[in-house]
Amino acid sequence: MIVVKVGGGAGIAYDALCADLATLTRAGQRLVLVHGGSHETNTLAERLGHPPRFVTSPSGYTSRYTDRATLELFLMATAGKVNKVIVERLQHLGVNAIGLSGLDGRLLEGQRKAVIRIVEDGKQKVLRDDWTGTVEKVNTHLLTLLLNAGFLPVIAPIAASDAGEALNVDGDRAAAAIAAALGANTLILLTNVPGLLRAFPDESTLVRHIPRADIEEYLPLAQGRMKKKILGASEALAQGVGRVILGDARVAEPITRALAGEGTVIV
Ligand SMILES: Nc1ncnc2c1ncn2[C@@H]1O[C@H](COP(=O)(O)OP(=O)(O)OP(=O)(O)O)[C@@H](O)[C@H]1O
Repeated sequence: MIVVKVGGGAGIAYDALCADLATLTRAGQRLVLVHGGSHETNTLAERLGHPPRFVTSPSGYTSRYTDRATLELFLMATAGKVNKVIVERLQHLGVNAIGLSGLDGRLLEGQRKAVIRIVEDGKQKVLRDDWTGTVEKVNTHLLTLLLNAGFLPVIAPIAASDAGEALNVDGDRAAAAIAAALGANTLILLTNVPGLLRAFPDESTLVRHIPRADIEEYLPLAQGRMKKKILGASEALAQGVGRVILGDARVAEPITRALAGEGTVIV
């Protein structure tokens, strides 16, 4: 079992990704795809006059401040356009993909953080009306049902809270939770960079290999959203996933390349 997460940043080669998924599926590989939608969400939010706001937590993690209007934009862009366009591409290639958000059938369950602490201009602040959360449970029964019936699940990173509310959750950490719950041997996190860069944005400084015991040492290299990927990787490994590969989603055969060791391999 391989769980692939593809980012939703600019420059992702979705056609190449879907072609690779089709080849691997035909070869009998069981796969789950999780995707992001940050670029589409930003574009839609700007167009509809509700520009995105990114906030940094006291521990240095950056995330999208998700008020109710932003949550609805995130649903439209991520569970709507991005999810359905990927499913369309896969269906066009003859793969029976099924697009779901984690809200559907309570596929992903999470805890809402209605109040978040942020650091802005050097000061700690509290923000309310936040619709984000962290995945705490994966409905493996539903996923296994779909996989056994021959579907390729394509999952948007939205979870259901205890109260049945939609929550914006981090796609990398959601993919890590899914990989761990399904007992996947490999988690591949594809994004618009070749992997973890020692000196971002210089792509010649790619870190090729990280032993799991040393992962903490590499965290300071990652800025912004890359930090969440390293966190997701360490969560997946701690819960039994065999290896995590951070790979490039801008190239042909992105999954096959990652499986061949291109990118940052964390074992
Ligand atoms: N040391 C680093 N090495 C590589 N990328 C880095 C590093 N530090 C920061 N980054 C940034 O992290 C980004 C990847 O995270 P980002 O959230 O943008 O993408 P994603 O996860 O693919 O998208 P989404 O949030 O939609 O799922 C890169 O585009 C890069 O700008």
